[in-house]
Amino acid sequence: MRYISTRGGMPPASFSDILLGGLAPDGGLVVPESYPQISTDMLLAWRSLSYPELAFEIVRLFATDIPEADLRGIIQRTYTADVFGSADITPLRTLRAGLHILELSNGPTLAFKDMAMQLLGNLFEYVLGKRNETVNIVGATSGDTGSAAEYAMRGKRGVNVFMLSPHGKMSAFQRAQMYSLQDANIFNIAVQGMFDDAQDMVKAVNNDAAFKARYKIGAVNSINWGRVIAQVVYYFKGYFAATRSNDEQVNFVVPSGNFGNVCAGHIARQMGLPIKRLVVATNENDVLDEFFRTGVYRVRGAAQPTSSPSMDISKASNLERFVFDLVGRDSTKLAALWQQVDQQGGFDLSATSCFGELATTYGFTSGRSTHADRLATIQQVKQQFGVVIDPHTADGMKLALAQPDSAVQTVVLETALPIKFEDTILEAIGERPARPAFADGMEGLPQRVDVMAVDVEALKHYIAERIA
Ligand SMILES: Cc1ncc(COP(=O)(O)O)c(C=O)c1O
Ligand SMILES: N[C@@H](CCOP(=O)(O)O)C(=O)O
Repeated sequence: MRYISTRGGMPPASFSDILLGGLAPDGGLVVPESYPQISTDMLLAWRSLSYPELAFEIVRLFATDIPEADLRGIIQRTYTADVFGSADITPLRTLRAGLHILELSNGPTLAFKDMAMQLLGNLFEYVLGKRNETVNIVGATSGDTGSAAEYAMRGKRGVNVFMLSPHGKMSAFQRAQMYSLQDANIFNIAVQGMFDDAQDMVKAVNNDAAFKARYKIGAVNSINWGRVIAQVVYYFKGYFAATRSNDEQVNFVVPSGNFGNVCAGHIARQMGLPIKRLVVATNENDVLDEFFRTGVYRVRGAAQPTSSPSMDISKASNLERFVFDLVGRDSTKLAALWQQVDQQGGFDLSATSCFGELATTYGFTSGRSTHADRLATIQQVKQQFGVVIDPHTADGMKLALAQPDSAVQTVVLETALPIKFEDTILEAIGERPARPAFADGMEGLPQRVDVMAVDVEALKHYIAERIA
């Protein structure tokens, strides 16, 4: 399997070559030349596999230059009951007939990001070791990617992590998870802006080819293709858990911000997984909902702070990967659209055939939630099913509860545990969510973080100084 850029300006490269990097050299995102196709026989055989076995079968289709025995070992080491709390790794919780939650947040940092980041940490270590190289990861987080990356990379030889987060916008738990880490290879930078500003700074560093090469800059955001394929796996696992036969279809409802999670669902569907609908759930920052309803992609000036803060994103990075497929994998068309994003703040596909294909060919629908919806959904799910869900999962659940199609199993992806957003849970149901023992007193620990303006040169200077 070889990899190209959505914008057409990268010679085909191997998986190991693109694994450590972020953006393609032309500013596009890395995608495979084609998606592997899963036959009915393969789907049948995969139904009974354990999570690590299934992950191996899927990842090996993409990581074709890693010897299979090595890849199997890496994956077996990654997806263990010790790290993810049960041998199931992603248990399916049934709320009522036809409605389920896929638990993705039982890893070390209590959010779905661990599902991919734990694998990425082990893959990085393997590839760096083979090549005798080092990497300096520069990432942006709205709250969960950062801690998942730092927990996956802390103490790893040859890896430094520079993680940008929006100053004062994350929950107290999220801040404590990241900023209380004292490892010498972890650098937390609180940017005086929103997540989009931080992501733009990361992309600007990636677009400076000389700086990137000199300081061996790598990525862990979902601009990194390795992140996305690791997320494809749980769509297959969730499908098998929610159905009895491969003749059935499933709807996945996915709380969305940067479009990484649901992009993995799109890829699973393109590979042949029988997904009927992919439901994109946003909060008040509803750029993606607007796109799927109207065909207009309109980046807002600044994302609005909400009570599902990890989805406070106005420029959905991975949408570029999906739109590449939508325009027939035509990199000239794609590059022109993203030039419009840069120059005019968006594009309009409403009058093109692509608009109809969003729902028909690609199965997408969407919806949005407000703070009041979020509180009401958390209350309703607690009252009806005795389950406390986090505010992001609630944004998805609101749409799932309104789904008319009861013949098709609906699976809501749980993206974080409620303890990460204690204040909102308290506001919704008047009680504090369960807190794991390891997190007792975490918010009181000393924190290590540097505050920075939205200034790319200051970031480059900061990185260069720390590496030297
Ligand atoms: C808890 C939580 N829910 C949902 C999302 C949105 O996922 P994505 O950015 O992959 O669309 C994120 C961040 O990415 C998150 O941290
Ligand atoms: N919600 C994310 C934002 C970054 O998304 P990513 O999937 O591109 O890493 C976060 O919690 O940081």
